[in-house]
Amino acid sequence: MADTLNWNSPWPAPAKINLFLHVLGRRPDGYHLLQTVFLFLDQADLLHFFSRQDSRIELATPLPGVPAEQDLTVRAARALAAATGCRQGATIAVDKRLPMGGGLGGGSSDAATTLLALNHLWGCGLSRARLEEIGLTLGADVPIFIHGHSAFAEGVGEQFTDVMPPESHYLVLVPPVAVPTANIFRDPALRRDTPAIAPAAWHNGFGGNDLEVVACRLYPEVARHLDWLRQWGTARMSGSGACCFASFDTAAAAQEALAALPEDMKGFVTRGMRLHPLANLTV
Ligand SMILES: C[C@@](CO)(OP(=O)(O)O)[C@H](O)COP(=O)(O)OP(=O)(O)OC[C@H]1O[C@@H](n2ccc(N)nc2=O)[C@H](O)[C@@H]1O
Ligand SMILES: Nc1ncnc2c1ncn2[C@@H]1O[C@H](COP(=O)(O)OP(=O)(O)O)[C@@H](O)[C@H]1O
Repeated sequence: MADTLNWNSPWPAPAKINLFLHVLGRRPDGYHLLQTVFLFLDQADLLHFFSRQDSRIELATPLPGVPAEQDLTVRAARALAAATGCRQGATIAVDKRLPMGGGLGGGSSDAATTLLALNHLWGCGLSRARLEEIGLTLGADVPIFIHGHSAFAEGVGEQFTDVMPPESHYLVLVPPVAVPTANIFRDPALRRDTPAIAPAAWHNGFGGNDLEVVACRLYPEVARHLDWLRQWGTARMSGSGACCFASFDTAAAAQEALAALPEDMKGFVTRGMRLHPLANLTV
């Protein structure tokens, strides 16, 4: 289906979760060296691209608190135009369904889908590898969404070894806080010395999330949501939070847990996906 996408199509930008996330060290530029496994979810923002007669990039759906020029879709479109010299324009509309500052990578995924879509629609012809390089200038989380397959990631999250996690059902809780990623990474109490493992040594259920301790202290709602989830098994925070998840063997079991959610908590049931919905798009 990916190759039938055109100017009239909705372009999906799925969420991700980090099945584990270890912080190994810090680079001189302040970015952290990580090991993590990314799994996509079947929850997604939907992006629309409209062609224009001029070469302007316009955003039809500005997000609360985010100036259009700062929106990751606009930044991605401009970065692609600058890298290719393409003079075509686009109006971008985002049907925002993923929580912002939730650790589900929504903004990064929007940026990746914009790069994939406009590269295709404008006929730029850049390779996925080149799009990943451009994506990395926008955010450490952008390249995985262009890579398109679940992967064990290293470096700052941009060096990939493909892995095959089970496509379990998940209950994802969305605490009522937006966590700025930089707040977690800059905390002096963050442990940055977890030993590396070989990608081949990873197995489902391995490790934990080194960012969780800091996020739980700064945002007690994250701790409260994790505590509630633990009654169903192992509960983890995704990325730098605030969202937390637990896995279930069946959709029915995940729905049963969702039905028991206290009134002051929000969540959704979703399925893990090893393949990004645009993984088969010809670039
Ligand atoms: C933590 C992760 C795990 O997947 O996910 P999220 O919680 O954002 O979804 C990512 O590494 C986040 O990637 P992303 O959200 O693209 O981060 P960026 O915009 O590049 O960086 C935001 C800030 O986080 C810090 N940062 C980010 C990534 C990294 N490997 N080391 C860092 O120290 C830097 O201070 C940077 O200024
Ligand atoms: N298209 C976008 N969608 C979401 N957030 C965006 C977007 N463009 C810019 N941002 C900014 O990026 C921040 C974090 O984005 P997001 O990727 O959703 O975080 P996280 O990966 O932690 O969920 C938001 O709080 C917002 O300020």
